[in-house]
Amino acid sequence: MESYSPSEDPGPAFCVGHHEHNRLITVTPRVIQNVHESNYDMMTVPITTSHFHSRVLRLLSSYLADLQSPTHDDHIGTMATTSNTRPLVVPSLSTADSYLTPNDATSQLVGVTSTWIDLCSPDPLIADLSRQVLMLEVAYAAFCGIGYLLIPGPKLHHGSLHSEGVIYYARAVQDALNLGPYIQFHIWLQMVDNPAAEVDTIGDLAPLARAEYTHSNEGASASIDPFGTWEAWDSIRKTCKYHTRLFVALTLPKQLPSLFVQSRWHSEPVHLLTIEGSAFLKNQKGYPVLSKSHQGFIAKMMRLRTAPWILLCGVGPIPGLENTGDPDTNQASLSAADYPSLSQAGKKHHDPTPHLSYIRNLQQRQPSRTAIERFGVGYQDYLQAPLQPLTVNLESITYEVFEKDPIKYEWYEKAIYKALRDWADQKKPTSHPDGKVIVAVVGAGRGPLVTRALKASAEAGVEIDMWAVEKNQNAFVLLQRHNDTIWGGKVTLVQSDMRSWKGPLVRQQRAQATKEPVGESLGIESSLLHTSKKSENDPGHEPEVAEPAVCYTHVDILVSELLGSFADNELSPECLDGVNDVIHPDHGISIPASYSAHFTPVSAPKLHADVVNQTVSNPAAPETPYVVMLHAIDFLSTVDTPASNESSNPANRASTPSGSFATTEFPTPLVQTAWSFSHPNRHLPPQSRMQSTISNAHNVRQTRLSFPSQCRGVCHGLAGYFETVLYGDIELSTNPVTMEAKSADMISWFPIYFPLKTPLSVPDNGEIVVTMYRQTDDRKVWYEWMVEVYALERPTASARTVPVSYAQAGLPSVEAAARPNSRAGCRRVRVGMSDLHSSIKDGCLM
Ligand SMILES: C[S@@+](CC[C@H](N)C(=O)[O-])C[C@H]1O[C@@H](n2cnc3c(N)ncnc32)[C@H](O)[C@@H]1O
Repeated sequence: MESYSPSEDPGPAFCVGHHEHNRLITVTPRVIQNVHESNYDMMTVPITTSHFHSRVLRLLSSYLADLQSPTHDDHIGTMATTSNTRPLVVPSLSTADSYLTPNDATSQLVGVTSTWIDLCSPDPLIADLSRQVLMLEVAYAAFCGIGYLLIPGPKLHHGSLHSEGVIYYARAVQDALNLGPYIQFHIWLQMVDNPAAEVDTIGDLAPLARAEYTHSNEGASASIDPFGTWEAWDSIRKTCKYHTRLFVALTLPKQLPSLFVQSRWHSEPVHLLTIEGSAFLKNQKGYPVLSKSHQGFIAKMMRLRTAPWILLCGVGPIPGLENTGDPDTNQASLSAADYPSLSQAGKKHHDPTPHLSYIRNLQQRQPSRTAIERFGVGYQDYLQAPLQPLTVNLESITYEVFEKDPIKYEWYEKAIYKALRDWADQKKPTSHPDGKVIVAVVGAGRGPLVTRALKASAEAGVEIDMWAVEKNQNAFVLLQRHNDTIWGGKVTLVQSDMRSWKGPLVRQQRAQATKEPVGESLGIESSLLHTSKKSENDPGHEPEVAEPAVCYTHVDILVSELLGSFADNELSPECLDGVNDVIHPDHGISIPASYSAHFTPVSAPKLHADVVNQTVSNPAAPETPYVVMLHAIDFLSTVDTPASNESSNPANRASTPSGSFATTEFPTPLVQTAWSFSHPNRHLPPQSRMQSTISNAHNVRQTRLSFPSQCRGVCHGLAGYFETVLYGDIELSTNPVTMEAKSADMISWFPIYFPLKTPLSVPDNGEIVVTMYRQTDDRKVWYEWMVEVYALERPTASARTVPVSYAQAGLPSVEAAARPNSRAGCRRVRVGMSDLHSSIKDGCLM
């Protein structure tokens, strides 16, 4: 791997913008120049002015004055919202309604739609008026060439009504997406739903909803809901079918919520992080700084494939662009603490933009990227079809990429070294008449493992007879070249599919040709040297050749690397079955000795959107496992549990400033083992003489695993990993739980992703049950997977007697869950079930 110095890593570039609630200027190229001179990258502009706001309020007021109050329709049991009332129509914009005008600066702006509307209002009049305002603004922004729009998020609380209007909001956003076909829309959301923070200000339409439609607050005591705003976002993007131009703008509060909430937002398409001046702390010198947990979260977000922009809000004006002379400016939103103190003002080098300076400084201090991050640049959350190295010959460049791994080859060398040392120390017999240990690399590629085996032999001081088998005729040319130039002709090369390789051919010693048991003196079993099997394929077969005779013998150490992202998905089991008989039946070993497949359910909205897009041209797309460098995902089942109350728990890890960026780790996933394979297989069933094809039934696997899920979310699919024991305690792992300890910094494999055609909603304190198969028809291998979601219900006194048959009652199936954990006593109610997905069409050919 090429040498790398962290100081050369420029780290992620921060794009920082400035937001002012009421910017009262027309943005021209000159203004943009001013913005850049102040070290900002962009700025926001409101689409409409306070003049427009007043006009709409006047319109509403006169309309309401003429309107008869709505009547209750007893027949349909709802308010008469469909009667022939005269509609209220907002007239189109006039010059005084917007400062925005199309010019060269427009593309550098983020437009902001009005905050005073209420698309979720329970009063249809207010909701419709709000929708009209939004549509006028979006249409004008699109006309002016605005590329990015910020839309204030849905109002979630109306008296005792909660989140009732989110669907209306979502429907309006869907219309907006069609109206502005070149605009990227950002729904501006808080990280958690805090009803107390959702306050109406003067001029807002929300409080103008008519009493007939609103419910009083009596009896309702809404509390903070950590996933409330995320749930609203989920409804919006679902309604908009995971639209590729729909993103989140997330406001970072002064105190961050738990890591569970942070990790959820990390998996969503957050393209803007907005930070209010009031979210900053003050350091000892009085300068604004962010808490360690904010720094950690920002660092994580900045490592995403599309790093979010940062928008500073309420941090004072851009120097030179003060909204002077207008009583309506946002200066009122600044607290006294935001102004320089007298002593600061007296200093010559007073910083007019200390918040921006801090963010720029934070950018400089971003931790350097890890080996895998550098390696995977551009591949984060990018779906790739798994390799099929058995049926497709790999290109040299693909091998070159493998060979950059700083860990894999090192670990293989250690494993071979240890195996050879043990061989010598335990005085194990060898399969070579000369007493050398016979080592074969099967699937040698361009030969890196051969080089490592030779090195391990030299280091261990144990002589080996080295063989390399490769079926890729192109890679074989390179193996021959390496043998001439690097290995000094010490390696016997075999160009063959390993499944038809009969084993190493060795020259017997003269004495052996007379069938004397010399093996004994060499520590080699005589049976090995003198078996006279009939089949040519059988190791131990002794061809009738003139002396000194050559005969097939066994391999002592068979080295292979045929693993895929899900361990067995590149058909390592099937290939190694084909060389099983080549390995010495008593003392022969395989490196790897075993490998296992692991998985866990995940929320992966970006991957889901990509799979949906691919389905247009490829109907099999949602039934294909993909290799992906997973980043923007959230683990739905974790070994940690969230604090019960997000705001009042002082021990909440995320809100506790930690010592470094790296300590802000997201919760640890529960990754479970699906199945495993070990080699050599001492129980390989004999092949039936009745069948022309070889039965592969022994490589079928199936599993059904249950994953408790603590927080509600959406399951888009499964993240798959592998672990392998090379030899003894030398292991490789891509499992996020064990990788650090077993093979940190290994880059050869990205995880695998098994998508779900239709995402499944998961309730709080739910359970996700996955059934998975590894299937074969003796010609190919494929996977099948299905996900069920259960809600766990504590039985109420009246519900303790479960109906005789829920199926008869037409209700979801119910299973009594007698589980040995805190969930014991709950009944499992199935609330969702996926199709049985199958990758049979894209199965791996044997
Ligand atoms: C993942 S690559 C590993 C290459 C090399 N050992 C390394 O670690 O860099 C797997 C190699 O096995 C070869 N291979 C796969 N199946 C094979 C088979 N049945 N017989 C021989 N070679 C095989 C492929 O052509 C490929 O070169």
